[in-house]
Amino acid sequence: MNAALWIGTSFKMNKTRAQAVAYAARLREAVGAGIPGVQPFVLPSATALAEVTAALGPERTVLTGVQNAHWASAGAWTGELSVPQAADAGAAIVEIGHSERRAHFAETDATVRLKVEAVLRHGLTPLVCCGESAEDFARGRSVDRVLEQVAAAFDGIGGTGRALVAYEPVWAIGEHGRAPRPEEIAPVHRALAEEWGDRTAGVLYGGSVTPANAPELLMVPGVGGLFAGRSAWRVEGYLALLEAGRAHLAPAG
Ligand SMILES: O=C[C@H](O)COP(=O)(O)O
Repeated sequence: MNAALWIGTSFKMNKTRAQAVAYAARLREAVGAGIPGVQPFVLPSATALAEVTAALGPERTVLTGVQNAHWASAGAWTGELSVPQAADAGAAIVEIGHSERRAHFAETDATVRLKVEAVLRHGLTPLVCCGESAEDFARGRSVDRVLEQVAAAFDGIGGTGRALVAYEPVWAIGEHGRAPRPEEIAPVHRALAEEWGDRTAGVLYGGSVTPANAPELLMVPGVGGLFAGRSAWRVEGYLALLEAGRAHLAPAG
């Protein structure tokens, strides 16, 4: 999995199974054999994962995954989902540490680390989310805060080469977030590229990504892909992001 650009979406807590499968079927039809240099991925709700994976086809041109998983392989963890269970339902990617989970579900740097270790141990790809708060951004602490989070996530863990990092400033995410100007995310991406570029499979940007701003965000040095929520929940929006990736790699094509 040495894609030049990873471009994915999380459905968060949206879509019925039928809606998710319809999305996947349309995506498979549109993506066909794939886009050279671009690795698409979709993280549906766990209820739809197996059906979405099947609808995307055995070629696995579009990878699938989950938005969270527990660090234990099995056991008395009511309401949780293990990495082997996610893999059994088709997951190749496990998102870990999204700011919504850190804010609302007591996810910490310590639990993120446990989950990263478990995902790597089971041979899947962790997608480690990091990002500073609006307050840290205003105080000029973005780089320090993000490097702290990522260092904690990978602390003492070897073999991180298959892991992905998604830089998602909290102030840029969701309906109350605002899209960043490229120069606002450039220092963090520069720092992440220096520190983790050679030790991970890529560093993505996420937070108010749209087809309109995708080209300028992809131009930021160190950005190795995009991770989108709202703008990709309609399949045409996601296809537009994939097209932005294709155009970025082959501007004249
Ligand atoms: O998981 C995706 C990110 O939280 C971004 O969400 P958004 O594109 O709706 O701002």
